[in-house]
Amino acid sequence: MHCVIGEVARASTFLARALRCSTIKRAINNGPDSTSETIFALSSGQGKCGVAVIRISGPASALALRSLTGPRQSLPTPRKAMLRDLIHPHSKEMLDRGLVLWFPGPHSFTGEDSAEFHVHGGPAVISGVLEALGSLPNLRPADAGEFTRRAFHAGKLDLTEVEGLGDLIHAETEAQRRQALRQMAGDLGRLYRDWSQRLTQCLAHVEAFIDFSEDELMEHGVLNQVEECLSVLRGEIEEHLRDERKGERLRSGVQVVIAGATNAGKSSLLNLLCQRPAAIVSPVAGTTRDVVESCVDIGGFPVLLSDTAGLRDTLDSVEREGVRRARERVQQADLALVVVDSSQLFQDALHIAAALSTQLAEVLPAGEGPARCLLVLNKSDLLSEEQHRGIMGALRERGDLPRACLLSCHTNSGVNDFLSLLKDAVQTLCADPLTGGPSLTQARHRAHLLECVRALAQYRQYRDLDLALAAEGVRLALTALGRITGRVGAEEILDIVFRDFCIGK
Ligand SMILES: Nc1nc2c(ncn2[C@@H]2O[C@H](COP(=O)(O)OP(=O)(O)OP(=O)(O)O)[C@@H](O)[C@H]2O)c(=O)[nH]1
Ligand SMILES: [K+]
Ligand SMILES: [Mg+2]
Repeated sequence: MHCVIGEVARASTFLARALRCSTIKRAINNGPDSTSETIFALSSGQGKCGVAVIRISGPASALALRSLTGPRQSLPTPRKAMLRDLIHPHSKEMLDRGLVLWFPGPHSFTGEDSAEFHVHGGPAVISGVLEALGSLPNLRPADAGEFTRRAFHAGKLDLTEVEGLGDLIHAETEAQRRQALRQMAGDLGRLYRDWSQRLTQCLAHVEAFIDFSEDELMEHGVLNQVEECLSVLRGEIEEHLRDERKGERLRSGVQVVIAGATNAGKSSLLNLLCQRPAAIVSPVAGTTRDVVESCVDIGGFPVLLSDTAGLRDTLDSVEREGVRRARERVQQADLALVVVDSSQLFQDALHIAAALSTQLAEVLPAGEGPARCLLVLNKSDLLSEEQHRGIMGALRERGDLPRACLLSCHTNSGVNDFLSLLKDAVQTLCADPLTGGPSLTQARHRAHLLECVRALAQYRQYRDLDLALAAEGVRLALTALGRITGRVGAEEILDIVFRDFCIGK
């Protein structure tokens, strides 16, 4: 009995000490206490490769490095690659000969002591080194995104930079890479921090005014300055929000739908653009029913293409559902490619223009102008010379028709012109990552910015009635901005931000 009480007492002192320790650590790191553990992971891709990179971070990194390279070896010069034999710490068997790097904290990606092994990328080598690391005390495999999480807690990156890093890893096109790189380099974070600093200054002035104006220590002009500053700031935030979601679109891909009458050659166009037989092509009208999707890179911009069922009235219930889905897609899309079988058109320009307008009206939702679509006149290989001339005339004369091009999915004639037209259209729908201010890239940022604008409205609403309540509006606006960069309420947002991170990053 005595013994049990003794244990309980010991356990509780231990617990208290541990708690105290972790509270202190937490205060230092400004984040959860995960730093006592040392983590490791394969940071390069899975599967056979020339070189694989295995990363370690945490206080036991130096020990791990020594354990695998032999205790008699000194630690490598910081940040310099050194060739070493890698030996299993228990079996003493040689695992590989590779490069090791030592990054003592705080000058490392995570801010902690870290190390890297660059080994031959065979599965047995990789699993041998991982197993050897796992056999060491205080080392455990890293969770997805855990290295970056530690870098965030060490203040190496703000949340927008973390998101930029995540986007860079997922970037599939050139423009996406540029946008992600800019965000990772801190452009967006700097913009939001600048706004935060200006808001903080305004708040300080308002609070000083509340505290000291009765003692005649503050001039009334201070509030006018605050008013001016907040109104400029609000203008900048609203301008940033008024981006037609171009940055978000570049990040997640432009939605382009291929639509039109049956047998116009929609599926043929999809296959041509994605360079593979993604959809079934046949002379049978009503071949496509489901929406067929494919991701393509159009001149450096990401495009999610969807081929849809040909639009016609039909008694077939399955095809009718296909037509309903096609119309739904057209409504949701950023851009519609309206495909027309040009060989079915008349010969004279007037009739052609009228027929094209009818087909457009058939595809686009009522009231929708031609701005959001491109007209694709397919099967040019089947045209007579008169038809060809008539079509060109109709396109020249009718300025109200959307941008159009004549092509053949069979001979590929006209395809290059179509691609440059498509690239222009996609480019105008996306942010330009090379010029102008950094783009808004995430719905999460948009939500917090809207919150910020709403809170600033509270200032305007109450400034003449109750200055304390008005100041609360500025404080809320600051909180909303702080949530974007992770300065405020990071833990609840972190799990969402790190959801898409891979292990080893
Ligand atoms: N001559 C010629 N035939 C084409 C061209 N493009 C497509 N076709 C043919 O037109 C027919 C219909 O092509 P699809 O690509 O299946 O047409 P679709 O619009 O997807 O048809 P649905 O899915 O049934 O609405 C097929 O026999 C194609 O080979 C073209 O440029 N020239
Ligand atoms: K067809
Ligand atoms: Mg089809």
